[in-house]
Amino acid sequence: MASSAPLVVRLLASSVSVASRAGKIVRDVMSKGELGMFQGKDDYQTEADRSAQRCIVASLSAQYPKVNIIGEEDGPESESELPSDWIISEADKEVLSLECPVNLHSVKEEDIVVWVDPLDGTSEYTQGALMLKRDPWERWKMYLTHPLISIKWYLSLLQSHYGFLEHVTVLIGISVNDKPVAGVIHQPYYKTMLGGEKILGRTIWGLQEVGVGGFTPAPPPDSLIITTTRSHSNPLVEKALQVMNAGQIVRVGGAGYKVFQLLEGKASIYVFASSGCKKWDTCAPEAVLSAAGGKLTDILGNYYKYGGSESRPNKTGVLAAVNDELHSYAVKRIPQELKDALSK
Ligand SMILES: Nc1ncnc2c1ncn2[C@@H]1O[C@H](COP(=O)(O)O)[C@@H](O)[C@H]1OP(=O)(O)O
Ligand SMILES: [Mg+2]
Repeated sequence: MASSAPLVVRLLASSVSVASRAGKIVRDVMSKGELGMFQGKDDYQTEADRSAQRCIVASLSAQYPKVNIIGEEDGPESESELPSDWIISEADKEVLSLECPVNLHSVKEEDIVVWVDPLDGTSEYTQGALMLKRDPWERWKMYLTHPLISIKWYLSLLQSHYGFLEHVTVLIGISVNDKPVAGVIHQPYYKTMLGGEKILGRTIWGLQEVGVGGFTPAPPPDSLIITTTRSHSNPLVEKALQVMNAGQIVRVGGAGYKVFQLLEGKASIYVFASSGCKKWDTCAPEAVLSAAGGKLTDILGNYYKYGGSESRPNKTGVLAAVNDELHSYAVKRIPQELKDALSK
């Protein structure tokens, strides 16, 4: 890729292109019908997680060999050769033409850590798959053999399972000197119509001091709406939600998708008072959200550090908001005993 753009801008442009290819891999694995699930160190992983990560890591390290790339997947190294169309050397033209912030002009590859979550929202991906796997006759048989289930209820169940796939994202976060400065969130199952044709997938990027692209953020909702986990709740998570005094709580999967909720005006605060998220879950979301004027920290209001030697778990939870004012509102509402319980 011949471009004279500064390194961070080139790396962001490459990440936009590779995230979209990884998203296609995620969809292709689902269409084949065999997810190849196995238990990883912390959670379930699938063939889609592994393949998408191989595509991202191989593509970026071929072009930026000294950048430290840390991915979520910890499965056995695959012996099989990478398909040649998984190695992406293209770079997004719009991003390449961005003005690089002055403080990032002289960043070198050695200063950068890239955090990759090839498939954020694994629970939602596997639950979405469960429904898609049934052939239409199987689905109707399920309805017919359950006469107590109304058609309306069954259709809404079907809809909600399909809907889970929208929660899945591919995350590539770029950090410099511990701080997320740029990031990409790709949503493989987002649907748009273009000239009567269905287009799958959208990609949003953020760059410090420049802003976000690939999408136009919407203003926050008038009332206080909180977004939180739908698959990893516990009493501490629920306690933190209670104290927010919100008009509505929206439970969705994935850290990337929750940041979409914030940027689309569907929620204004993201609260997760638990330790399950890792650096690869929050690096890209933090970069994109802060480029849009928001803020992502732990539950105590402290920023996480994203250096290569930092521990992977975000032990003290996640608290994010569309602006500083709502962020400090949320930090103030978290009771000290909850902060203490998470800091232990
Ligand atoms: N207890 C947990 N165990 C494993 N992963 C978790 C846990 N809690 C959160 N995560 C990761 O953080 C993301 C956001 O959390 P949630 O969806 O619960 O809000 C999840 O999609 C999951 O990432 P992943 O799906 O990539 O494994
Ligand atoms: Mg994740």
